Amino acid sequence: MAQHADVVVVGGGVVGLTTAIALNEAGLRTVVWTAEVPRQTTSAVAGALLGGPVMTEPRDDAVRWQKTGLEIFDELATHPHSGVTAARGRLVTRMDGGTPPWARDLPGFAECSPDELAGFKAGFWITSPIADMPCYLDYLVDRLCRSGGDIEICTVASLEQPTSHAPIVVNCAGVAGGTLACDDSVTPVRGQHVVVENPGLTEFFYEGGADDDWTGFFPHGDRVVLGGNARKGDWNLEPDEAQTADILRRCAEVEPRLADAPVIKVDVGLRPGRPSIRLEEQQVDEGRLIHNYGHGGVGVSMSWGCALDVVKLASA
Ligand SMILES: Cc1cc2nc3c(=O)[nH]c(=O)nc-3n(C[C@H](O)[C@H](O)[C@H](O)COP(=O)(O)OP(=O)(O)OC[C@H]3O[C@@H](n4cnc5c(N)ncnc54)[C@H](O)[C@@H]3O)c2cc1C
Repeated sequence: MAQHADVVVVGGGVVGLTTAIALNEAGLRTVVWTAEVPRQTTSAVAGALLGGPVMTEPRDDAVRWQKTGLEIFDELATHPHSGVTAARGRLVTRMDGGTPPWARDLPGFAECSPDELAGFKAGFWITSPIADMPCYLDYLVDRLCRSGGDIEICTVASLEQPTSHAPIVVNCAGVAGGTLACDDSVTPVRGQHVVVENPGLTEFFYEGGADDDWTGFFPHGDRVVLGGNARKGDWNLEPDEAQTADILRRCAEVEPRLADAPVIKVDVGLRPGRPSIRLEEQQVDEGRLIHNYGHGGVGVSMSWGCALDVVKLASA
């Protein structure tokens, strides 16, 4: 098993890898223990939009975490192999109320013309970094190894298990983080995406404020990730054919070039739903335990801000 380290991070999704990088880069030798390789995690499924409105609790911290993240993602977008790019795209809604006042402060804001609304009630353009997640996770693994960290494939039965290998354990186990911490406020929020060959799109599209089903697409080079849905309490990781057809139909209504795009694959992930992100140290008898889980539908955008707060806790 693992060599002795300062910290064991449990979880090799975007939250665990980013946390481990931040700890290593701050001088704490950190290893990641993960049940799945990063490309098989929920994190690999995300679209992933990194800017836009913050609807997460704890709200003040979430605003700060997103701001920290955006500064880092904007910088990563200048690296050719990070998987992060700066993109222009539309945020739309089917809800009443028009364009919210905060939207005008977003980078690249411009109201959509009636044609650009594609049948939605309101919408506007912004510029935001987006991440091609399989590629971004490869970048994180490489950066983790370059910073002196390591990854081991193993499933822990409890958060006490790693304490014999390191004095500090960080719980970044996503939806399983709740089970490991005996926290029954964590719920899976199942999401399905369809990945198609890119018919030439460069701009993203995302419907905010929808409950179960939303329409959106994110171009990443020769692929486009189409979405999507959010089903609370559903643990099923099998793709659903009816949902695939529905996603393809809704996206093609907005962007007709997607109608005949060949499907590459269908991905399913379980967002770690929780009323509020849990980032805190818990008093335990053995060693030190820090939690960093429950990021719901915004784990990628929150990942850097949360990781740097874990460094502060671990260094205290
Ligand atoms: C369809 C969809 C679209 C999304 N779009 C966006 C978006 O646009 N922007 C955004 O910011 N977010 C988005 N998200 C949300 C984002 O994907 C999640 O918030 C994020 O991936 C959570 O990361 P995580 O590292 O906490 O969890 P995960 O990626 O689930 O990783 C959990 C890790 O813990 C490991 N693990 C679990 N149990 C154990 C154990 N017992 N022992 C060892 N290891 C264990 C797993 O193997 C895995 O490595 C989306 C999610 C979905 C499903």
